[in-house]
Amino acid sequence: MKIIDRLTAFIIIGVCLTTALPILAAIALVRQQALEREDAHVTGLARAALSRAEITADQLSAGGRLVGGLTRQQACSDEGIDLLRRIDLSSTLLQAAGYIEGDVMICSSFGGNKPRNLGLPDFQSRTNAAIRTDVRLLDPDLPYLAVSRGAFVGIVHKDLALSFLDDTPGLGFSIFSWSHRQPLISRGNIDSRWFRAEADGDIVFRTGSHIVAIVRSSRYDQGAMAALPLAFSSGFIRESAIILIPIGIFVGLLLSAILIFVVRTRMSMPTMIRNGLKGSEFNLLYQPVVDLSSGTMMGVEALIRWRRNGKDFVPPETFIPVAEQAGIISLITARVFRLLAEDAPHILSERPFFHFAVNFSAGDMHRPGVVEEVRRFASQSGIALDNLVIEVTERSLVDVNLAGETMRQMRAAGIRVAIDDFGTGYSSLGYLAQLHVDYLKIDKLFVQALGTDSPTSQVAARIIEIAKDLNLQVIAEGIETKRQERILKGLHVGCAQGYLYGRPMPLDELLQLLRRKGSVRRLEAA
Ligand SMILES: Nc1nc2c(ncn2[C@@H]2O[C@H](COP(=O)(O)O[C@H]3[C@@H](O)[C@H](n4cnc5c(=O)[nH]c(N)nc54)O[C@@H]3COP(=O)(O)O)[C@@H](O)[C@H]2O)c(=O)[nH]1
Repeated sequence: MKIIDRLTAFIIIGVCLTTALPILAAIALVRQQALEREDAHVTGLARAALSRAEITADQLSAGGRLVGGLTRQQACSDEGIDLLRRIDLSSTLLQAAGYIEGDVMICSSFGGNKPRNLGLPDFQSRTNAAIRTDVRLLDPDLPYLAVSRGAFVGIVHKDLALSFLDDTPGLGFSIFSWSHRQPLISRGNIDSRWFRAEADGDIVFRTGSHIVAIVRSSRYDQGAMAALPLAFSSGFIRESAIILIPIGIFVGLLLSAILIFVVRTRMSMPTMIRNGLKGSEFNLLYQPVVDLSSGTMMGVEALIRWRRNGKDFVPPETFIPVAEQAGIISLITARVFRLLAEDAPHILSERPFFHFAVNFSAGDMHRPGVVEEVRRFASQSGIALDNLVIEVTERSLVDVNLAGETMRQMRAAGIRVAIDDFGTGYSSLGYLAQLHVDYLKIDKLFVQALGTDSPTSQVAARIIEIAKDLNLQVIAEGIETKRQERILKGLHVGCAQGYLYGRPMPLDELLQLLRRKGSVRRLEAA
C-alpha cells in the first residue's frame, strides 16, 4: 500500500513536471526568440533611417564639391543658378541648393537671386558643417533643415528623408548629430532622454513603453534612432508562440504518456507476477556447478524463468527486483521450492548426493519461520539438508543482524549458505567473519576481468585470499573461457560455474547430461 502511495505521488509529480517543464521551456524560448526578433526588427528600422540620412549627406557633399570652389558672382550668375538647379533636380533628397555667405543664402535653385536670411546655425558639426534645424522659407508653417559647408547650402525637407520608412502607428524615427546628440530630423514620438550620451555604437534598449534602437554611421557624424511602442511588439510573441507552444505541449504530453506507460507497466508487474504464479508460467532451469580440479558436476543452481502468457520471456533481472520491491518475493521462492520438489527426485535418482543451490532475496532472509519452510521443502523434495545451498546476495544483507540470525539457524540445521555475487555489494570484512557462511561466490564480473587490463582483474585473487583467511570455500561463477578456468585453477578455486560447463538447462537436458557423465563428488562443507 505504501509503495502504491509512493508510486502515485511519483506519477503525479512526474506528470506535472514532464508536462510543465517543456511548456515552460517553450514559453521561455518564445520570449527569448521574440526579444531577439524585436531587437533585430527595430535595429533594421534604425538602419533604414540611417541609410536615408547617409544618402542625404552624400548628396550634400556632392553639391558642396560642385559649388564650394565658386565665387559669389559665378554661383549667382545664370550659369551658377542653372548649376544649383541641376544639383537640386538630380538630388532625390535635397529640396533646394544654394550659395550662402554668413547667414544669408544669396542665391538658390528655387529663389534665383533673391537673398534669404536663414538665421543663426543651431550648432556646428564635428566636420564643420553649420546646421540649422528650423529654417522657414515660403511657407512659415513648414520647417526645413539647412546644412551648409563653405559656400554651399543644402535645404532638406524634414518629412522627405523619413517619408517612406515603416509607418506602423506609434513608430518614431530620428536622425541626429552623433557628437551633439541633437536631432536633425525626427518623425513620430521620440523622447529626448533616449539620445544616450554613453552609447558608443549600436545599441538596443527597452524603456517602460518602447524598444529603442540606435545605430551609428561609420561615414558621417550621424546616428539614427527607431522607437517601437511595446504594444506593437507582441506580434512577434504571437508568431513564435503559434509554433513553439504547441510543440512544448506536444512534448510535455508525450513525456507524460511515456512516464505513465513506464510506471504503469512497473506497477502492474506485481499483478502480472501473481497471475503468472496462478497459472504455470514459471519454470526452473538448472546450471551445472563443477569441481574445478576434476571437472565433475557436483550440483546445480536452480534459476527461475518466466514466460508471460506462455509467450514473452521476462528476464529474472526484471521481475525479481519488482517482486522484491512489491513484497511478493516469498511467492516466487515458494514456487521455486515447489518446482524443485517436483524435479529433485528425478535428479536424485541419478545422483543421490547431488547438491542444489537456490537463490534467496532479502525478503526471504528476513521472513520469520523461513528456516522451517526450508526444512519442510527439503523433506518433501528428498534433498538432504546438507545438499542444499542457499545463495544470498551481498546486496540482500539489508538487515545484517536479521539475515545473520537466519544464516545461523540454517547452518545449525545443516543447510549450507553461500554469499552470492561477492564483491559487488558493500561487505565489510568485519561482519563477514561473524556470518555463518560456507561459500563465497565470486561474481562473474571479476571472473571475466581475469587476465585482462581491467582495474578489477585482481579482485578475484583478493576474494580468494579473503575466503582462505576466513576458511571459506570459493565458487567462481561466469567462467566462459579455458583461460579463465586455467587462472582460477592456478588460484586453487574449488568449484566453478559458467557457460564453459553448461548454460542453464531444462530438467530433461540435465538428466540426459547426468546419464552420460560419470560419478560425482560430494560438496565439501567449510
Ligand atoms: N531470488 C531469486 N533470484 C533469482 C532466481 N533465479 C534467478 N535469480 C537471479 O536473477 C539474476 C539473473 O539470473 P539469470 O538470468 O538466471 O542468470 C544466471 C546465469 O544465467 C548467469 N550466468 C551463469 N553463468 C554465466 C556465464 O558464464 N556468463 C554469463 N554472462 N552469465 C552467466 O548468471 C546468473 C546466475 O547468477 P547467480 O545467481 O548470481 O549465480 C541473478 O542475480 C539470479 O541470482 C530465483 O529463483 N530467486
